[in-house]
Amino acid sequence: MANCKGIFITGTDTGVGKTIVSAVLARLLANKGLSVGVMKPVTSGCIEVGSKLLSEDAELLKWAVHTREDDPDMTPYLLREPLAPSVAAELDKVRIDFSIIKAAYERLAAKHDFVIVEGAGGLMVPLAGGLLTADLINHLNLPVAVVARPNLGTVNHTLLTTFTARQMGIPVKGIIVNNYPSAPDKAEEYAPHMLGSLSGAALLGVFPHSPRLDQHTLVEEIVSILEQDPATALMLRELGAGAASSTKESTR
Ligand SMILES: Nc1ncnc2c1ncn2[C@@H]1O[C@H](COP(=O)(O)OP(=O)(O)OP(=O)(O)O)[C@@H](O)[C@H]1O
Ligand SMILES: C[C@H](N)[C@H](N)CCCCCC(=O)O
Ligand SMILES: [Mg+2]
Repeated sequence: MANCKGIFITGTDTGVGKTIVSAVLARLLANKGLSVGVMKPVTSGCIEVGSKLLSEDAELLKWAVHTREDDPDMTPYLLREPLAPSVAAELDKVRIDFSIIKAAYERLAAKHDFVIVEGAGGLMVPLAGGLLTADLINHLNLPVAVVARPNLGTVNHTLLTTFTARQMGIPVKGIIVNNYPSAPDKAEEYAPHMLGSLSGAALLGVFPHSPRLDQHTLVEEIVSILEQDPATALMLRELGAGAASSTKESTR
């Protein structure tokens, strides 16, 4: 995986915080002066704005990197129904083509120092013709970071994900435990260490739960907390953004 300049953010489930984590990572890198590309290759459950479909995930990622571009490369497939993408695509009479996604990703990678790609749901989500999100990750030749819940049950879900990633030849950069409560229960106290030691993957970070209701404020709050933590720079390097950011710093 020589000098890959992107990371694919997957999760142990839908709703675990892939978008929030992706937006936080994107904003952290943008704050370091990097040109960060963002991509949500397939969005199901889009909202309709007039005659257009909109990916709320992609809109938050674009905001995180201060872009208002309407670049279709960021969202190659926009699907209506909030279902597995393979089903949503069938209902919309759309055929998801990995080569279209790869071409879009490569154009973004050519324009930016680093690209953050958010998957739909988890690793084994069906996209098209029996192909899974894991197959798309391999097609894009990207490593993954796995977003996990902090609560009881996360060990099984996370190890299933990291084990499967390895079985499918996907490099796992590590695990980010998201939505971590300020007053963890016993299971939550043990979870980060257990995930780091049992998964064979690095524990890249623990992102706190933010009580903010507004998504922008929520992301900004988590970013400001993480920017005060010296371990954040190491996390960004582990994700593969370190090379890009150190190059950026050296050319300043
Ligand atoms: N650290 C956090 N603190 C507070 N709320 C959070 C946090 N992370 C995620 N959430 C909330 O949890 C919900 C799900 O998060 P998010 O949309 O990022 O999940 P997802 O994994 O991207 O879901 P999908 O599979 O639909 O893309 C959102 O309402 C989000 O605001
Ligand atoms: C609609 C949702 N927000 C995601 N975009 C798609 C989640 C697909 C999950 C499929 C499954 O694991 O059963
Ligand atoms: Mg999302």
